[in-house]
Amino acid sequence: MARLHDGALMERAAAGLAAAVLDLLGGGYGRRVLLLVGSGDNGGDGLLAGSMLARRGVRVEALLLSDHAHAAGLAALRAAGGLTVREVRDLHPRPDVVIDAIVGIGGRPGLRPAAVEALESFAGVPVVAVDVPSGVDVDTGEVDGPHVTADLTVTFGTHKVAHLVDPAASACGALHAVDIGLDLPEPAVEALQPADVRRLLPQPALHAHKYTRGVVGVRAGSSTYPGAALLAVAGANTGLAGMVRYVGSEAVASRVREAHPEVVGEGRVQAWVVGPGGGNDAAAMLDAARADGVPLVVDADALAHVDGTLPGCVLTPHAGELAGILGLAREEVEARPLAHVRGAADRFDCVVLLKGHRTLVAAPDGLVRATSTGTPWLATAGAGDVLAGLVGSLLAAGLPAFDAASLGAWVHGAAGTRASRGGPLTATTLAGSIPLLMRDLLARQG
Ligand SMILES: NC(=O)C1=CN([C@@H]2O[C@H](COP(=O)(O)OP(=O)(O)OC[C@H]3O[C@@H](n4cnc5c(N)ncnc54)[C@H](OP(=O)(O)O)[C@@H]3O)[C@@H](O)[C@H]2O)[C@@H](O)CC1
Ligand SMILES: Nc1ncnc2c1ncn2[C@@H]1O[C@H](COP(=O)(O)OP(=O)(O)O)[C@@H](O)[C@H]1O
Ligand SMILES: [K+]
Repeated sequence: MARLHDGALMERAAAGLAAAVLDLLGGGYGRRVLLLVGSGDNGGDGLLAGSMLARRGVRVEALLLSDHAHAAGLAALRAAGGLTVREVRDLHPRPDVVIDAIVGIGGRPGLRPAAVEALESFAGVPVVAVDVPSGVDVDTGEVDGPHVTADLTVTFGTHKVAHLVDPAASACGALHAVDIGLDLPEPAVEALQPADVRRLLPQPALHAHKYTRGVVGVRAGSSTYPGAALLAVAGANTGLAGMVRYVGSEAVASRVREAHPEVVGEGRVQAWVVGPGGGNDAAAMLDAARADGVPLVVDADALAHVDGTLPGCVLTPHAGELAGILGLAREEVEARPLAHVRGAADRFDCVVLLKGHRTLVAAPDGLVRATSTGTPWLATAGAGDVLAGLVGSLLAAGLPAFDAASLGAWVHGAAGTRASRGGPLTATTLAGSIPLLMRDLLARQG
């Protein structure tokens, strides 16, 4: 920010915000916009955008929630014909859009009573949040007390942690980022984009053979849960590694071979997937896989048997499983997923992939990737088994654990969205759509 005059940045931010609001309204003239304005620069963005909207024929009213408001923004709005009031009762009752310019990155979590009252008065009106939904904790994605739930969040310069990490991310609605020309430092949390995925995706070299592409082994399933073996193998057997081995009871192994004739038995592997549907055998599966000294994906029933550290490996718990490992309640993990996934990566000295609506992948050094793909239709039995197999195949193909886990989560989510097309999904169709998704992605390579 030091390189550019403050006013220039705010001008760009406000112009981007005003354009997004005009888009949402489908025009300017005759529309009504209500600004909820706090005391800082976030309020300034709102006021300045309000002045731009007013000049396009929008009727703009600003509710000033603090004794002091951004002076230049206030002057601009008034000069453009916008109205300012201090009480909800003085406002027009039916705006087309509410703009939340209460607080941005400088705010403390929670909302003051006047803001809560104003938001309640206009419940049901679409809300556009300026930079972040006010009230969430911007740097952790945590929520403590009342906060805005937006339909659209227009953010400036870069995404913030609260845009990527739940529970705050779920309060953002659709996200629109406006480039205001900031020179940015390395991020603490990143989200892979399609170009990153294309770059990371392992592709066969010209003279590849199956062993140079990597062999992934799966130790999963039991007489109680044979299906988990089939689904973990389906996730591993999408063509990303050169070969898949399955090791388990003959009863399960014969069903795996029937469903996946390419799959072979015991032998050397470059990575193991351990645990899905393992039941009482999970501890022995984990011991056997560990003895090989190759990277592991530790999932489901095997997670309860993890002790010590597992450098180079990936743990794939959902919130309940992570809570179990850390001795917490599931709600505690769900309220602070970023803190807990980082804590677990540090404690086990390995990559931890915390599954959920916004899957998070943490490395022991604290770097985190948040997954922006996926659909709630993925909340279906066996989807996690497919993910474990997929991440295992990426490990076997030679990717470092952090890349394998975050790439796997991205591809898994995108394949889920592709296969779902807005409707229900089973884990079997999900696995089948993974190669198709990758083909689409590589075809766009240009
Ligand atoms: N950085 C950039 O590159 C750019 C930043 N820009 C914009 O600036 C924004 C940051 O502005 P900022 O720093 O002035 O802080 P901001 O979020 O407006 O709030 C701080 C004030 O709010 C108050 N307050 C605190 N907690 C509260 C609560 N819970 N509920 C109610 N009030 C609360 C507290 O004052 P108090 O009322 O306590 O006196 C405090 O001083 C940023 O998000 C973006 O929109 C763009 O214009 C251009 C480029
Ligand atoms: N609401 C949701 N939105 C997006 N993805 C979800 C949601 N719920 C679950 N998922 C994804 O679906 C998968 C479910 O895995 P898991 O909980 O292990 O189920 P299972 O053990 O039945 O396979 C995970 O990859 C998770 O990220
Ligand atoms: K805001």
